[in-house]
Parts: sequence; C-alpha cells; structure tokens
Amino acid sequence: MTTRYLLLENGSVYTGQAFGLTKIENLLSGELVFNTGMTGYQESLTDPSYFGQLLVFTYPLIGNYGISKTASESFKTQASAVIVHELARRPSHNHMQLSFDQWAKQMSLPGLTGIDTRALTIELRQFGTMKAVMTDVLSDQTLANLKAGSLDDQQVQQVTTPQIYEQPGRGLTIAVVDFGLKQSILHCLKARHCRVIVLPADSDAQTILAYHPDGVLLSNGPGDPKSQHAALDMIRTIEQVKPLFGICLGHQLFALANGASTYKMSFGHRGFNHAVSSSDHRHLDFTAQNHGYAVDEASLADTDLLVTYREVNDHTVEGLKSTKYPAFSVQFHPEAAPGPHDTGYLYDDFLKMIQKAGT
Ligand SMILES: NC(=O)CC[C@H](N)C(=O)O
Repeated sequence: MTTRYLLLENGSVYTGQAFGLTKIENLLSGELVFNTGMTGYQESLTDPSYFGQLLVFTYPLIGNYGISKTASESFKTQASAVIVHELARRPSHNHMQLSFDQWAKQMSLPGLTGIDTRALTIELRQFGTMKAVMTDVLSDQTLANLKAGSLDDQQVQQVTTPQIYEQPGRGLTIAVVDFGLKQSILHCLKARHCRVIVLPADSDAQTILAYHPDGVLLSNGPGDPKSQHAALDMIRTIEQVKPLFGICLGHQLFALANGASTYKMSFGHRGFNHAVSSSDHRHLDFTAQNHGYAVDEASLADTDLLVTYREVNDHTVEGLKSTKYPAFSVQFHPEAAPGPHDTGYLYDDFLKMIQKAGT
C-alpha cells in the first residue's frame, strides 16, 4: 500500500495509506472539515456544498455498505479528498454494487486511511477548520507552499448548472436557483408534484420571473456566502413578488440580502444529529447539517427577519422568516439526505405558504 500524508496548516502530519486515486500528482490542498455522520458517505462526498474540501469522517469504520445507484447528490464526487480511520473489508451489499473504495477509485477521489481520525478531529475542534494538503510526497517545502496558497472563493461558479433545465410536474411551478443544488431537493419537490425550473446561480430576477414561478427556492452551495454579491439584488427583488424558501447557503444569502451579516464558524456543523428547536417551541427536530458559516444573530436587530430555529447546543441561528414578505429559510437540510427526516414538513410549509400568498 502506498504511504500518503495529510499535512495541516499548523504543521501536524498524519501518515496513513492511500486508497481511491492511486497517485496524487500535484499538491492537493483545501479546507479540512469533519463530518460526524455514521452513514451517508456517498451523499456527503457528492454534495456540491463540500466542493473543494477535504472531508474527514469521524465514524471509525467507513464503507460498511456499498454504493447505491440513487444516493448521489450530484454526478461526481465534489469533496477533493476523503479521510477515514478504517475501510470496511467486507461491505454488506450485493455483489453488483461497487464497494466504497472501488467507487473512490472510479471517481478518482484521493483517499487516506489508517490514521487516528479522533486525534485529527480534536485538533480541528481546538484550532478550528484549517487548510491542509494531502500528498504522496512530503518535502520541506510542502508546509510553506500550503501556507502561501489561497483557497478558491469562486466555488459556486464551478458547481452551478450552466443551463436552465426543467423537471416536469403537474403541480406548482418552483424556480430553484442552483448555488450547488443537491439532487434530493429536486426529489422532495417531485414527491410533491411540483414542476421545477432550475436556473444558474447568476440568474437575475427578470430571468427567473420570466418562468412565472409560483415560488422560488434558493439552494444550498459551497463557500462563503459573502462571495455571492450578485445574488443579493436578485433576492431583494424576488422576495417582494414571490414566496421564497432558502436552504443552507440559500438561507445565508436570504439573510445577507435583508441586511443581516454572516460569520465563519470555528469548525462548523457537519453531521446528522444536530438538534434544533423552533422559537415557537412547537418543534424539537433532529437535522442534517453541513455548514461552516452562520448568520450573526446580533445583526438581525435592524432587519425584518425573525429567528425561527436555533441549534440546541450552541444556540446559533438555524432558521429565519421575514415579517414583511412570505419568505423563510433554514440553515439545516430538510431534504435530509442523508439524515433524519424530521424537518421534511418544511417543503409542505413552503407550498402552503405559496397557496396562502395566492400567487
Ligand atoms: N450546505 C451549504 O449550503 C453550506 C453553506 C455554506 N457554504 C457554509 O459552509 O456555511
């Protein structure tokens, strides 16, 4: 087995074995983040919100089950690399399915196994999310190169749809602005018979409104919400005329467009056991989450936004609604793929809000 290294911005080195992509040609650097889910590795690695990140799974044994034909959130792996403590040697799936490590190879996804992912996660919790490099050749220069390199801040442009497309349906027409759309958001709308028009992230309000949508959904997506200036004008126009629902990056953009601000969290929320409580005390839900930024609650004071959900452990803002328009957003993932399905009702709430608004 080939030796492979993970070098962190703070100088720590983890040495393990390569899997997936056999040889890393160039330095592969990115933001190193951890996910606490016990399952859902296929969905997470193909979720465009992870674009460019190096993803560590804290659950110690990954690959227990094989790859499903229907579970991917996009057509390729979006994380740049995957780090696991141990790969399952005998996955429980039928022989027609690919095992996790066969799939990683097929996807050319560089993997590192055989390291102490618990120690690595403790470091990430202590120092916060860090830049890191995965490499097969460690030299004296690697750390200097890592420190000198800057991270891409145009991730959305690389994952959004280049063309407008339609998912037919006989129900309400929903325009989905794709900032890095997970397929399961489309599945949730399909299950509710919606006709969906998916548009690129840089679409202006006029383009979106030309499709006469009954409502507009702002999708999840990678990177810093503050890098998406153009979307803010679009949101300010849309919310005045159409019911709006924002998910994750879409929630952060909804907040920014309405005068709130966002900040980078120390190590984020990535996992499927994040409890959120609703401000009206009607819900205590378990949610799937994957975010490194959050809305600053203090910044909401002079806005028309109210907090609807908070994370139970750190009290960060997890949901907002407008007092002026039929518009709301959540930081977590109600489509929950993978994850608990507690908050699937939010898609129904969105459709009910549209019907009530009578557009
Ligand atoms: N899943 C998402 O949409 C992530 C939003 C944003 N990129 C963050 O990390 O906070």
